[in-house]
Amino acid sequence: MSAFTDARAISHAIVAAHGLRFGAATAAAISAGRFSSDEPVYRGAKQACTALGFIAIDAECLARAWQAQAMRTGAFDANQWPETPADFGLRAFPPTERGDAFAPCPERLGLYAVLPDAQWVGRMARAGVPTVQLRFKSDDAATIEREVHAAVDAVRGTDALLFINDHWQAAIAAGAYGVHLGQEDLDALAPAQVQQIRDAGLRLGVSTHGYAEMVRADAVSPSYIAMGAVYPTTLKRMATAPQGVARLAAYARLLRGYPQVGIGGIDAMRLPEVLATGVGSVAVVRALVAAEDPETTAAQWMAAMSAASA
Ligand SMILES: Cc1ncc(COP(=O)(O)OP(=O)(O)O)c(N)n1
Ligand SMILES: Cc1ncsc1CCOP(=O)(O)O
Ligand SMILES: [Mg+2]
Repeated sequence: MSAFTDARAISHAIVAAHGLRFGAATAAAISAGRFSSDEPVYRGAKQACTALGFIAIDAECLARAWQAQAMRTGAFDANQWPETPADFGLRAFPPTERGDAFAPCPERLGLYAVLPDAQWVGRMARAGVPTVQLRFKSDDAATIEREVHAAVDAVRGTDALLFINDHWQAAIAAGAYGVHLGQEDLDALAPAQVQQIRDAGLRLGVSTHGYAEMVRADAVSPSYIAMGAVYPTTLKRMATAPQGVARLAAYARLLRGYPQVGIGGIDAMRLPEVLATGVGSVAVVRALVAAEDPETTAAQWMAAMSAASA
């Protein structure tokens, strides 16, 4: 029972149980920052999650989940890393059954090619890639509209599901399959604008980089949740350190019920360990766009993914 009431013992027990896979920081005196409760499980878990390298908002989120888990089960078990949605304050799972759920997409989106223009979108769609994204960066509305329409035209006659990154209004206007938004993109939208995407029947994918962002994403009941960057990537400046596969696996267990996408620095060597986390989709830019033969590479990745899910 002392382990249930002694924050220091709780912290040590969590680090001992999970330090190997998450990589415990060696400095014993890492500050956990502010505590929002005096509960020993919460305090011990916050200290432990900080020592395990989680950023402050995620350590807070996890600490509350550890506390909620202990309350729900009536015991503190250091081996039981929180993975029950209700312990994180998430609403009822599966999210597809909620009144505010976005239109559903396949649970396993498979190989997901994130592409810089409509020409690439057409090329990878014709190569049989099941999920493609137009990630076209421009500030010019007319250029964006033209490219988004071209991407929608480019997947016609293929089975590819086309997500449009960022440009949700153009995506609605062009009749794309879905939209992908990052946390900042989502924060910039008024609830009525999020509802506009929902009402138009487009699927919504949301980027996340840790537990707190998953809670934020879950609040809009998106069609899928992307998690990254799994590994270092040169393609995008990331505000958070690479998550690694141990965290990705923990995220995937929490978010069972959502289609899940891993992204960031994934290459052919790393693909098996990413798939082993249970995510149903792997999103890549350079692995395809910089490949010597993108069509052959796509075919190899799709075969590897089919074999892994068989
Ligand atoms: C599948 C997928 N996951 C993550 C991202 C990144 O989106 P975001 O954080 O909005 O960053 P930008 O791509 O807009 O720079 C993505 N595009 N696709
Ligand atoms: C857009 C984006 N969002 C998170 S990582 C990333 C880039 C992924 O590119 P790559 O697969 O080349 O590392
Ligand atoms: Mg974005």
